[in-house]
Amino acid sequence: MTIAALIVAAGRGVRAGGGQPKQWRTLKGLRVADWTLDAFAKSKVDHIVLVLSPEDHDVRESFASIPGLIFATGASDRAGSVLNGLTVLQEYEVDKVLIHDVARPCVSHGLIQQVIDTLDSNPAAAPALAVSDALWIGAKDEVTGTQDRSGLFAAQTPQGFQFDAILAAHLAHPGGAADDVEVARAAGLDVAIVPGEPDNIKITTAGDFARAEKILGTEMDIRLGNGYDVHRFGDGDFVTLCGIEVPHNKGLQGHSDADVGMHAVTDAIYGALARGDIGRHFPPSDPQWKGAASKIFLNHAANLAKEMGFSISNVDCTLVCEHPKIEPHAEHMRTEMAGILNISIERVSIKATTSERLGFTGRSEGIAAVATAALVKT
Ligand SMILES: Nc1ccn([C@@H]2O[C@H](COP(=O)(O)OP(=O)(O)OP(=O)(O)O)[C@@H](O)[C@H]2O)c(=O)n1
Ligand SMILES: C[C@](O)(CO)[C@H](O)COP(=O)(O)O
Repeated sequence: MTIAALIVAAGRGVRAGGGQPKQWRTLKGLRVADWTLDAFAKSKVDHIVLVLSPEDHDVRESFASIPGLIFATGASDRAGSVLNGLTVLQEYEVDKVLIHDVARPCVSHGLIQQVIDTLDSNPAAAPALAVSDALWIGAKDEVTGTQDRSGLFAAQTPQGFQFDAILAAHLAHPGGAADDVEVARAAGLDVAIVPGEPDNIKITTAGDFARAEKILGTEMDIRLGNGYDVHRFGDGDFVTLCGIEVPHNKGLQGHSDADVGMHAVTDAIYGALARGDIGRHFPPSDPQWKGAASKIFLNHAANLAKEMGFSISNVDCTLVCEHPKIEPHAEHMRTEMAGILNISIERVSIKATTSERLGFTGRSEGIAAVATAALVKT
């Protein structure tokens, strides 16, 4: 199943004003077009085609960061721009295509996916909001009539279609359609309505920029991850837990320093980032990590979070053992972990429990640790 997104961006944005087409104006530091493309680049689409006006060809190179982005040349109206994009996509063996206005930068991943999923059992699917306000007919600043709102919907994009069907529909259409649903219906295709989203606004007039900034500004991207680790006891006279050497009548065995708490927190961060686990980044088969200080691993996970644009909001780790007692060392552990993670100690929790003498921890055969990490996109 090959899915493509077709983003029409060849309009001139006359109603929005501002001296340049609205898709090249900035919203919270990024161009409108960048927000829109980013939403699709992070979704499950295989190809993205961006339809540009011949006047805007010089902006192509500013999209170098989106690998494989395909370009098409726009036409004098929206339908013509869509047809040009579909024509370029013909050589990519596309099954489903989502056609979207570049001027809708607040589109959510959830909505994109819902349109894709609805296409599994429908030839066409598009989002819309049922009209909730009363409708009037007016002329010269005066109400001249009223319109029953029942059964009326305000159309949004992305509008999704089986590729061959919408291409044929556009080729057969005489022109002048407001959107691709109109083209599809003219060709006899049934169109399923997907619940639209109030935040999926189209920037049309000058005031819409402030609305879009507000919507994009309130979007929070929070990731949670969990980690779990176990190390068995062996000979020794201390254990390393959350970066602190705690005197004990046994040691912990492991390829590295066997810091079970730090490993669980490290894995929780990798988990929140969906970037595997410690074993993937530091394979136990690699001799260079023999006896390594686990702060190397935690530091790597924290740096990866930063590179991916996340800050660590908090971590919480529970050590499970009968002995040694953790409480007397917990503050020292929190300070050490906070230092490695470069966050405030208030965001680091280290606690402990016994397992009521049950199981391997209860028999003092080893120590287990569980951890949670919360990351926030900055
Ligand atoms: N010849 C055209 C006209 C419109 N569009 C695209 O169709 C979408 C919806 O159109 P609209 O909001 O009307 O954009 P503009 O045509 O740019 O705005 P205006 O009518 O105010 O000039 C926009 O993403 C726009 O870039 C296009 O690709 N080619
Ligand atoms: C396709 C569309 O976004 C559906 O709401 C809309 O019709 C396109 O914009 P326009 O303002 O009608 O040109």
